[in-house]
Amino acid sequence: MHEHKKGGKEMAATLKLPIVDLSSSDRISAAKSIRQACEDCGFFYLVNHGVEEELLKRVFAESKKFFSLPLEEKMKLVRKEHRGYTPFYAEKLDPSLNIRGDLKESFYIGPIEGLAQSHLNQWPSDEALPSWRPTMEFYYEKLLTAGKKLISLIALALNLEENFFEKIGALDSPMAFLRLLHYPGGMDISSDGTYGASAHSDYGMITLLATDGVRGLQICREKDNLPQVWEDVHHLNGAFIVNIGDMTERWTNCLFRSTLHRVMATGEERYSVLIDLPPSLLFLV
Ligand SMILES: O=C(O)CCC(=O)C(=O)O
Ligand SMILES: [Fe+2]
Repeated sequence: MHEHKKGGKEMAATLKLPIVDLSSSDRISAAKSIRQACEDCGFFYLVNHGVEEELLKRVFAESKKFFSLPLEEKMKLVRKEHRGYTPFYAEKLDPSLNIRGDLKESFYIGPIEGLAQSHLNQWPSDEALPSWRPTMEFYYEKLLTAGKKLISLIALALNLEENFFEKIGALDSPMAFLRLLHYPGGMDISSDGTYGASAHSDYGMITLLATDGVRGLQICREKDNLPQVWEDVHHLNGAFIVNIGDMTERWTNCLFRSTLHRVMATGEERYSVLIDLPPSLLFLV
């Protein structure tokens, strides 16, 4: 670990997260490393997840195309029913902060088929962005498949049968949301305390995150220790960054940790794409 100064005000140490191989034939040892990671800090890297790099590249390219549209075009798809476009500063993940809002703009895509009201999704027009919708739908399905596979390893890590979550119906029509994020660059972020995304934990079972490699993500392992210590989570080529959400923390009585994290506003432009996997709506009601 090493320490360095950021923006003159933030100290961050660099973190080495465990790497979990989703295609490993040794599922027991993969489950063991998940258990260790989830008890320790709730974050790990996932490799051999079955999502080709070429697809990820296309997703980032399409995301960039959308966010480059004029604001009035993007506002035509402004978020309704948790789906669509959210402009810069419209969200504040840490409501205790006395600032205008988080820097990022985002686009949310809800379930694309099944019982979960796929018709509520909003899409850019075919004329403007012809390959946008098929690319995102394909990516959504791929991530869901990887996410479900990972959840079976999480079951093993909890000494449950690997199809435990399937059996109880937690994965039927999951209300998974794909979120495309864009953090603008070139802003003067030195003085006003703005974050790319302010401190929060995720609400679902797990989150799978891909970034374009630009730094910014940090986690705080012990949120109640003051002053809070923030550690940088680095990009690892070809890996997803996975983190445990509040639901899993609750279900495991805090054995697995849903860790506070944030994205710093570094002045560098940054894109990320993530999927939140909560359990099925049917399961929750
Ligand atoms: O963009 C990132 O790296 C993470 C964003 C995040 O944590 C979130 O939106 O929940
Ligand atoms: Fe998050």
